[in-house]
Amino acid sequence: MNATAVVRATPAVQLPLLRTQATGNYAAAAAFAENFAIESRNLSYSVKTRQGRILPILNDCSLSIPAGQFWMLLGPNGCGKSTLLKILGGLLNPTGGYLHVKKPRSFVFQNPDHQVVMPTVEADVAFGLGKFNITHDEITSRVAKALDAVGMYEYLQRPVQTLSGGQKQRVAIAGALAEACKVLLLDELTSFLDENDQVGVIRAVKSCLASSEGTTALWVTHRLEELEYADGAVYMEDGRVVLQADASTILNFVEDRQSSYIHQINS
Ligand SMILES: Nc1ncnc2c1ncn2[C@@H]1O[C@H](COP(=O)(O)OP(=O)(O)OP(=O)(O)O)[C@@H](O)[C@H]1O
Repeated sequence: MNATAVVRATPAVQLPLLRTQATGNYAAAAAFAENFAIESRNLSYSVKTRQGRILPILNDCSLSIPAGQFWMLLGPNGCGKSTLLKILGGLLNPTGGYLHVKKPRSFVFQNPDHQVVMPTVEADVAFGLGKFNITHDEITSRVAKALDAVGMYEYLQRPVQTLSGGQKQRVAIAGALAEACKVLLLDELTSFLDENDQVGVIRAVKSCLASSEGTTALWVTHRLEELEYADGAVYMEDGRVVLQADASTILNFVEDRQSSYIHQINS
């Protein structure tokens, strides 16, 4: 286990888990786990190359995301953020380690044009509800509530192709909320958006969490300025979780990393 990084990241949160495991107090450990929406320990993921070689992508990734909070996942290009998010979303299976993610969980992808599939906003948000055994009234009520949470209720009858990128992202998030997801996994939603839309989507997610009962969001981003909206963040490098902490600690850590990198290049 990457105990150093974990204990250093959020000692008040992490230490009781280690203690309950050490003493074998499983009831306390279970109650403690209830407070977390996402928990992984020593998670690894590797793929087999065409030559039959094992290629490690993620190593020893340990993190704990408290339920009901808005967290971000950051790190340089290619460090493994999307791969980790796909594992948390059940789209890929880890090759080692322990993982618990509260369910149902929903994954919202990067490109807004790949998110919305039905002709109108209302139909799109209702689309995923077909798999549940619920009444038409219940569907109508869930769609209205979810669109309201992302500030898009007045767009109910709008053809989706007339929406902006940020509005499409919000509709996609509403679709996930309508399915009553406990964990919302969001992969670089703002990379296709202009500045106004970026902030609009982040605020929509924050307001959804505030109006939900314990929904947790994990948001992958490259943009350090988005950290100001986060309750906490996880920083990765080279397939590993390097630090989990509150947003300002992560911001300082990444800025220090960047300035020492620039210093190295210039010296
Ligand atoms: N199926 C695969 N086969 C080979 N390499 C892979 C595979 N999946 C991911 N990788 C490699 O693993 C590394 C992590 O990829 P990933 O997309 O998770 O990174 P990321 O942090 O999300 O990157 P970015 O910020 O650029 O989107 C990259 O070097 C990528 O090329």
